Amino acid sequence: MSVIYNRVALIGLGLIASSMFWAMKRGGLAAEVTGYARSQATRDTARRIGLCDRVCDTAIEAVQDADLIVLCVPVGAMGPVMAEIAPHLKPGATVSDVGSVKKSVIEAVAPHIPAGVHFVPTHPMAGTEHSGPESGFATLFDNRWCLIVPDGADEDATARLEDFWHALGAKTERMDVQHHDLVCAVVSHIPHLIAYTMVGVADDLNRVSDQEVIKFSAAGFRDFTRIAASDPTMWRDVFLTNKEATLEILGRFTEELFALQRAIRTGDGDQLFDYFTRTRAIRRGIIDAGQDTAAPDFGRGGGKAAE
Ligand SMILES: NC(=O)c1ccc[n+]([C@@H]2O[C@H](COP(=O)([O-])OP(=O)(O)OC[C@H]3O[C@@H](n4cnc5c(N)ncnc54)[C@H](O)[C@@H]3O)[C@@H](O)[C@H]2O)c1
Ligand SMILES: O=C(O)C(=O)C[C@]1(C(=O)O)C=C[C@@H](O)C=C1
Repeated sequence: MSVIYNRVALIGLGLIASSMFWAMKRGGLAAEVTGYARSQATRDTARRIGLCDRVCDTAIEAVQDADLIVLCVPVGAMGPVMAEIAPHLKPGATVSDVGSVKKSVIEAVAPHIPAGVHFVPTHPMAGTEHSGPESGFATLFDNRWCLIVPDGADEDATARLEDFWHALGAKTERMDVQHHDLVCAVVSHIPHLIAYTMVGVADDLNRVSDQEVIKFSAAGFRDFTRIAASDPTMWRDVFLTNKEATLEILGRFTEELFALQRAIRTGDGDQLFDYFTRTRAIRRGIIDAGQDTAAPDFGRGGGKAAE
């Protein structure tokens, strides 16, 4: 593959940025990748494991002369970061972000975009419960969707960013802002909230049942604990910024839960059976469509190994 952007700057060096870096290295997609993270410890780790060609001590230095700048920080930090780097961007550059919520990010970032600079929001639908600079791997985006939310962005800049995501291994689909936030509330945000809640409930019970809840938990509950181990800052920001859509879906979820609660109380086996049959078919549909990702490769898959 060949260089798509000469210089790429990654702001925030966690799971998504580090996976992007290793995937860029795998494909030779950028001549130079610079990186910046807020904490000295993260920058030190990045330097130690060879994450980024150059780790900078300021965001301003990292974006100097960059053709593509990707904001990979928690959703609530996107606006302040953008305000800081805005005066230092090269005319013609593209700014993008990988935030899990789009409406609030666009509202926070777009007002700071200077004339002559493009802004093309994206959202890779790939991740793990791990975070930080050492958690990334080159194959994270392979065959996964990356949602592109141009929201009126320049067509050439959008098409080039789509080529970039294809070269990172992803499939892309363009989506309207509101629709994005609603879809993600259904397929990602509320499932995380449910997992957090279920593990919290089990933890409460654990105190009265002498470790039994954890001791005897099998695969189902363990899947919940994996999701509930996801980064607290990231997920706090998701719920604070996608309030409308998550409350809407949570309302529907609660209604269904009450219906199932009633079926259990009244002994309505047919209702339970029909419901579970319908949901089982959804799982089978996901597998048939090749969307089920088995255990991901947590090695860096072609990038430099950690020391
Ligand atoms: N984890 C996932 O599954 C996933 C998937 C898709 C998109 N996203 C989105 O991608 C973004 C990054 O998520 P991640 O999983 O890589 O997170 P992460 O916690 O692994 O990394 C975030 C990085 O941003 C840095 N950071 C935090 N605040 C900052 C600030 N103000 N200035 C500079 N750096 C700052 C942190 O130090 C860290 O290096 C988030 O917006 C998240 O919503 C996450
Ligand atoms: O695979 C996981 O562990 C994830 O949580 C990834 C996941 C998701 O919910 O699917 C999490 C947040 C994102 O914004 C996109 C993807």
